[in-house]
Parts: sequence; structure tokens; C-alpha cells
Amino acid sequence: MSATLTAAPPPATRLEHALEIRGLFKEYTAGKPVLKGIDLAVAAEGITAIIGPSGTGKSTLLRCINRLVEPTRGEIRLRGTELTGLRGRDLRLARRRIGMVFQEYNLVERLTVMENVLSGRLGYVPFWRAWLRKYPEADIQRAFMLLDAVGLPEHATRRADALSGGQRQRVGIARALMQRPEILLADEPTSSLDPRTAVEVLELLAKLTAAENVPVIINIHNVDLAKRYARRIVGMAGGSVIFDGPPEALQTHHLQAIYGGEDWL
Ligand SMILES: Nc1ncnc2c1ncn2[C@@H]1O[C@H](COP(=O)(O)OP(=O)(O)OP(=O)(O)O)[C@@H](O)[C@H]1O
Repeated sequence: MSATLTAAPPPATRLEHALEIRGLFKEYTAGKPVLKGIDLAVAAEGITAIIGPSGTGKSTLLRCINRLVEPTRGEIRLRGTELTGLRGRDLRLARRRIGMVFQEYNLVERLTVMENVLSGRLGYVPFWRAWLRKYPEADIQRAFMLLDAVGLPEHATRRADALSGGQRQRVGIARALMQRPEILLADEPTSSLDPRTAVEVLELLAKLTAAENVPVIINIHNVDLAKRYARRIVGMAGGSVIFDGPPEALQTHHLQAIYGGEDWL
């Protein structure tokens, strides 16, 4: 199916978009595209949830945005900056504008919680400062503020490997916000967490990103959570966007089109 089932959210001017993706293709193997011409404009605020079956290209899409995966062709603009084709220093500068939260947290296990949060500034501080762990005082103050905001003020000096999954993901969120990103990408951030902790983590993510005016794109398997926290749902199937609209517009027949079949509903 190639047509999008529901019209995109109301038209907005270019300035209202944090990110614009046009005609994005990704082929890991020549001639076998995983992403088949994605067009997506992401508003400068709120959570956009990407749902879709395993293997449909959701992670590939997020990873094309921060160039962990090299797009085959197409355009990706972050507030006007074309990201595809950037190299070296320009790519590093662009990457620090994009925060990332991972399913498996990606913390440095042997470092403290505070050091992990401060590592969000690695793209900004000179190498020697990071090496000597001499971060500017303003960064340290902000790290304490963020640790407080994610509910872990008393854990600053604990090693990351001493934390629970939910606590680790809170550190992951604090680290991403430490970057002061212009957009935050979250790839299945709650898939490794129990249902209650997943809600707590999403609640926190929604609250903090709203407070800091950071738009979020989240890949998420749990459709109920997507509908609860996102202002926009993007449904992918077979490497294409086949639904794009507000949560209340997502109906059973859309889910059947996205995930296939009907016996599971
Ligand atoms: N590095 C890679 N090299 C080759 N193929 C890859 C690579 N990464 C992903 N793929 C393939 O691309 C397709 C899309 O994978 P991707 O991880 O983007 O899907 P997904 O929708 O995020 O899946 P899931 O929900 O299970 O995480 C899959 O067929 C996968 O096997």
C-alpha cells in the first residue's frame, strides 16, 4: 500500500518544523530498499510516535536522522541544515544538536551516574576537559538539575551498573537533555522496562521535553502508550508511511493495515 491513510496534521509553515525528511531511501543491500521514500515533517514541539511491525525500518529511519546509518538518497533537514552528506566536523556539530535515547540505555557502565549525564556535553567541551573530567561549572550545575528532574539526585556518585533499568533510562534521558538538543530521538526507550516503569519513564520524557521545548520522535511498539503520549502517530509498514495523523484518528482498520491481519486485534 503506498497511499497514506490519513492526511498529515494541519499544514504548517516551514519554520514550525524542527525536521523535514523528503524522499528518504535506505538500502542496506543494493536494490532492496528498507526505507522506500519517506516524507515526514516533524513539528518543533510535542511527541511524534512511529509505530509499525518489526523489521519495517523504524530504527533505520531514526538512525538515518543522526547518521548512525547512511541514507541511500533523500533529504533530511534539521531546522534548515541538510544533514545528508555532512562529514567530519560538520557532522559532529550537527550530531550534537540531536539527542538520542536507546532501548538498552547505552550508558558507560563503569562510570558514575553524574559522569554519564555530563557525557552529554562531550560534543561541546574540549577533549582535555572531558579527559580530565573538568567540565565547566555551568554544566555541572545543569547535570545536578537534570538528575533532580529525573528523580535521581541521590544517585549522582553511584556507578551506572548499580542502577535498575528504569533508573538507567532516566539517566539516558538526562544525558540526552544535557546536550540541549534541538530534537530528541528515542528508539524503543521503554521496551526493556516493566509496564509501570515504562509509563513512569514516558511520563518523565514527555514532561521534561515539553519543559525544555524539545520535539521528540519515538519508536514504540506499544500502541496504547503511543496514543497516550504522542500528539501524532506515524504508522509504517513495508518501509513506507501508511498512516499519519493524530492519535484519535488511529482506528482498528489502520492498525490492521499497519500490522497486517486481524486475528490479533
Ligand atoms: N545494519 C544492517 N545491515 C543490514 N540490514 C539491516 C541492518 N539494520 C537493519 N537491517 C534490516 O533492515 C530492516 C529494517 O530494520 P529496522 O531495525 O530498521 O526495523 P524496525 O522497524 O526498527 O524493527 P524493530 O521494531 O524490530 O526494531 C530489517 O529487515 C533489518 O534486518
